[in-house]
Amino acid sequence: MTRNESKDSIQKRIEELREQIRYHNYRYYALDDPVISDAEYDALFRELVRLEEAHPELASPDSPTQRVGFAPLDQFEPFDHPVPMLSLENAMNREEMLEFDRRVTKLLGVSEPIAYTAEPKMDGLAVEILYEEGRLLRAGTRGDGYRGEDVTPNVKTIRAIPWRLFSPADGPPIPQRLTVRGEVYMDRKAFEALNREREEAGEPLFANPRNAAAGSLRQLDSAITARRPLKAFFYGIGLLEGVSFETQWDLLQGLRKWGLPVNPLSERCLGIERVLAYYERIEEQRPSLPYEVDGVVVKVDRLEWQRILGEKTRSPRWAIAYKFAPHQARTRIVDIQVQVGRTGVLTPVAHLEPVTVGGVTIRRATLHNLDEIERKDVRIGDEVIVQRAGDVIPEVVRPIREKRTGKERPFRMVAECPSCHGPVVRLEGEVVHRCLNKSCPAQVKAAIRHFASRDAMDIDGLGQKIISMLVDEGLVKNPADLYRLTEEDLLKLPGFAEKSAANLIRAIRESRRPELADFINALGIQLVGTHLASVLAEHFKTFEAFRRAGREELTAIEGVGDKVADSIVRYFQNEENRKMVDALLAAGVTPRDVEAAPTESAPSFWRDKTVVFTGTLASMSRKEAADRVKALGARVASSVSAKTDVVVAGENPGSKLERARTLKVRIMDEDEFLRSLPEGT
Ligand SMILES: NC(=O)c1ccc[n+]([C@@H]2O[C@H](COP(=O)([O-])OP(=O)(O)OC[C@H]3O[C@@H](n4cnc5c(N)ncnc54)[C@H](O)[C@@H]3O)[C@@H](O)[C@H]2O)c1
Ligand SMILES: [Zn+2]
Repeated sequence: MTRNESKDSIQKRIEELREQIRYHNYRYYALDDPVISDAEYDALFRELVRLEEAHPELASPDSPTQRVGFAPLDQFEPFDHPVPMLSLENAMNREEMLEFDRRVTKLLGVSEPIAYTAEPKMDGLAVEILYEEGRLLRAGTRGDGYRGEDVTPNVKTIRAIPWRLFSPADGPPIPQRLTVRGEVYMDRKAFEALNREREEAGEPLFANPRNAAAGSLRQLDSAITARRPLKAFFYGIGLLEGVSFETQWDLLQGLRKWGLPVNPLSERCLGIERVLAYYERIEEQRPSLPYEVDGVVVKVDRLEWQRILGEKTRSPRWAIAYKFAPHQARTRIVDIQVQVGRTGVLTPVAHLEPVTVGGVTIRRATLHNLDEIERKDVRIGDEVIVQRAGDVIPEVVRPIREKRTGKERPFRMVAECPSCHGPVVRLEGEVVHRCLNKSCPAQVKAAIRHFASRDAMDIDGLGQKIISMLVDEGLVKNPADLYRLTEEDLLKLPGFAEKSAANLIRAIRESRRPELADFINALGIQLVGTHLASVLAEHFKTFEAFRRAGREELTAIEGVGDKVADSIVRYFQNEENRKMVDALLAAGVTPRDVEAAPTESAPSFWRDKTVVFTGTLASMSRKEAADRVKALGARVASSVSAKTDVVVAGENPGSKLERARTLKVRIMDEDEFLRSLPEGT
């Protein structure tokens, strides 16, 4: 090969990589719908960085390596970052971390070990929020680092994010202007529940919690965002006026005191060795964390040193992301079989040659639905990459096409239900196939499994095998039948002895006093998962009230949309469901009413209450506080009497507090008061 030819081929590869990366950026940042895994993306990106570094003459200012993220979509108002919001350089191994430490030490010209702050790298999406005089004014996504999308109304629906900063006596004062940076994310459990609801509704699924968080935040309709259980952790600032910090660590403590959630797992580490130990500890905890973490972020602790080190085009020199190795492995798909869910949805599941991924052996991986299989072009017999993120159900990432022998077979959706042999249909506008037969044994079994599960009736010892037998023997046709079972019934089944039969009957009997939210969840109403079940329980307080609710009352609840309301109404209109629910109640199942606790049931708590304020509140004026409870239906009085329901006491309360004590009137401190206010009031 001549010099020119090889140069041409390198140039060609560089252009190819740039084009691929641009496409994947678009899928990931603009559509929240990536088609390759992060690890694969990172590999492409690193290859491009390597080639550009080795051939500086081929570098170009519009290469994706010179840019952050993706330009904002013009459906949104622009949000200009007062200080550019950059990305982070990645390290993939120990050696690269040591190299980072050497570089920093050298640039600073110091001899002692560097102090770093190490934080879990949340896998969500970055936002910046502007607070003026402690009030949340605007919020935007990162976008291309200079300009993001204005998502203010959406960010305001996230409960963890305060509209007002606190100023506790032992904390920093409220800055005149502050832009705070953080990561909006979704817990894994919430993500799975959301995907289950979407699956039942026949809607396309989110690939992972990050995409679910991003897709939920980047909505033109903030009512949709409000329905999604988003959370946030904050880790940095852009602009800061009127207050200053010395270190990243102090900054994190300051943010926390202002009322901004900060990840409690963050640590200050003296020297790179401690950072490496921290990384190992977080990696160990990773599977048991409720949210996805894709590495740890390491920052030079002294802010003065951060300023000295400065930034490159795309990332600061004072920070690095030390990424976790992905939990992926290669194996082969032996077969693809469909599994029937409790609402009749048919989910194709890949049966795999067993393989260990991140210490766990997996034999099956979900393929979600036919569209997904076709999009990924997965075939029976394919060698594939599978991945497991935390306790999320393992999934097939992609086939390795180069390994095909020609013997692989495409999957065909079954024409009849594998359980009841009824017809399989795909309803208009849905991505899933369903069996519509209500008494399909597979659906009944799945419904009872759901009914008995931990977040529902929590019946100990009622596992899949036993449920299967009970249904196949005709002993149980719906959840209410469980409460009619006797020890004699169980003793007729293989595997039961007197003790185990008695235990199961007792567990069933003891499940009859569920929390209202768990009971609502247990019914398995389409689209109503654990999150919505608790929203509904908080609102209605009693099962009777929930059951009688009409469409309008339902849609008036924050977080309940038309589809959900329709599904609930439809559920209770159905004769069979009504009979089943009545049978449950007749069998002694009595869901517990929700007590009116101000912290959990804010909207209705203040209605018709007489309130007196005393002392000064740190987070708002007394007038503002009064306006807020009035908006919630309370009366505000100036003196305490026997008719007073609540006294809110700030700092330096007067004699009103004494009087409240004497009259045994309920007293709330500022914290409790703030928690009692629903967001948005
Ligand atoms: N699969 C795909 O197609 C695809 C496409 C584009 C990007 N990606 C993924 O996105 C990454 C690049 O995105 P990026 O530019 O956001 O970089 P990054 O995710 O590697 O790192 C920067 C981001 O980390 C986040 N972060 C989380 N916790 C933090 C903390 N404690 N302190 C500071 N920052 C914290 C911030 O949002 C910050 O913007 C790639 O490495 C890849 O994994 C994937
Ligand atoms: Zn069926």
